[in-house]
Amino acid sequence: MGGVTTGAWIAIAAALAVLLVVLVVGSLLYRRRRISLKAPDTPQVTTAEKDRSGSYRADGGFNFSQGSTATAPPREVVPEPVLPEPVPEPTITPEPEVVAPPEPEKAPAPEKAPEKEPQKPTAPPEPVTYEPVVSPEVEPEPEVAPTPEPEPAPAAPALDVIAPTEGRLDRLRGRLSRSQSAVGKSLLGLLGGGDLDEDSWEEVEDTLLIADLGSATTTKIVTSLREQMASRSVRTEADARALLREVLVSELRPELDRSIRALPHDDHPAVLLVVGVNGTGKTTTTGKLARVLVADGRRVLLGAADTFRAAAADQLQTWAERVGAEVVRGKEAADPAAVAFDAVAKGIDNGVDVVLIDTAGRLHTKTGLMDELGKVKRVIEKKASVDDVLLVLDATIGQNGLAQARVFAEVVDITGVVLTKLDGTAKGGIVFQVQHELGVPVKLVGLGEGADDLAPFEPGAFVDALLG
Ligand SMILES: Nc1nc2c(ncn2[C@@H]2O[C@H](COP(=O)(O)OP(=O)(O)OP(=O)(O)O)[C@@H](O)[C@H]2O)c(=O)[nH]1
Repeated sequence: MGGVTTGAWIAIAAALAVLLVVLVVGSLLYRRRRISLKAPDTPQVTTAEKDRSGSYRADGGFNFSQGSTATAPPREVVPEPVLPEPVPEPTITPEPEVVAPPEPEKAPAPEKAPEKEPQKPTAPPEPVTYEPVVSPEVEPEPEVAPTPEPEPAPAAPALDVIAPTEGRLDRLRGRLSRSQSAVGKSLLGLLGGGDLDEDSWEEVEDTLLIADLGSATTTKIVTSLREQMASRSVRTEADARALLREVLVSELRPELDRSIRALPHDDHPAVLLVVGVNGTGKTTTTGKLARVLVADGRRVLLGAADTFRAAAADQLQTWAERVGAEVVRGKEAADPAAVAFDAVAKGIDNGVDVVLIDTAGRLHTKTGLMDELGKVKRVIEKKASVDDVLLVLDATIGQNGLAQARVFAEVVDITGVVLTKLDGTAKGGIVFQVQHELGVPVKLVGLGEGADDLAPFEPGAFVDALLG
């Protein structure tokens, strides 16, 4: 009996040992699985946070750069008053009102639109901090007491989906079809036949002039084409296309810097002034540009310094609300310089990346314009340097547009041109003339009334669109 009992005990001990081993191994495996499940949750740094310095190129065309630091603003020495509404200059009577954005939780932007600010509390004027806040997707720890309901966000209007910023000029090339028939098809038809007689050369010249290339550019292009045709054999339409492309692209000076100087500086936002005669598409262009910047993860503030027409500020506010940008606007007929000043000040306080100022362009008298624009620029520069001055020109008004451009160029240092309404004209050649006359690159082109019908200007893609 005693022997049997010992055997039984040994068997029981062995069984217990096996059970223990199974429990230990099982527990280890279970813990390993838990750890591996949690692992992917950890990284939480958004690309937007990493993307705050250095120059970058938005995918496929819109090219942004930082304005020269050589013209860095004289930092204001006046201590910041604690008063709610700082008055920039005694002569100015501003009362600008800041319209808070409908909470920029970024549009479900295409591709890489980063969420720069996850959720802002309702208290408005707090500057945004970029601390890696635990996002709502992170698994809550079971032991932690349930946190109070996140306060319901104010009913924000739905934000727009912004069309991809890449390949815009290619996608919108069909909009140049009127110029394509007038310039591209005619020229290819004439040159494709090989040797040209004098009448045909005259026709080439007329085609270029009618398409608004201007006499100086036309003469240069015709001379260059004649030389090239004489020195190399052009027999087919393909040969003619290659030659034309080469000559036209080179005339558009592809080496010019067409980047939009919209990258922020270390301690203040980039500031862009949008100028031009009313009706050319200034406000629309400012709104379209804001969308491009928002799509690329920038925080944008729009300043409605076109206080001449009340509807212009409403229009700009609507553009801003559609993409969650901030707006600073003044009362009707407020001093544009005061509104511009306040917009830049607010942009600095709120830590935005770019401030875009839409100005009024009443071309009543040159002195009036000079006074107004000069003052806007001067007053802004008490706070920050102006990085880019974009002149908006309506491509459909040809020579009149050039006359306007000359006046603006005398009044303010233009650093880039936006040619709007190129979709509505057969005279796409105005691009050549504007650059030639002003010596300033065309940086952007407007190709329709749609919110995303703005494209970066690229000489090669533009000429390809003209030649079809
Ligand atoms: N077809 C076409 N229309 C455009 C383009 N850009 C602007 N527009 C239209 O031009 C008109 C005038 O545009 P606005 O942006 O109001 O012009 P503005 O220069 O700001 O003029 P004010 O608002 O009076 O200061 C609007 O109907 C726009 O939709 C473009 O590239 N193509």
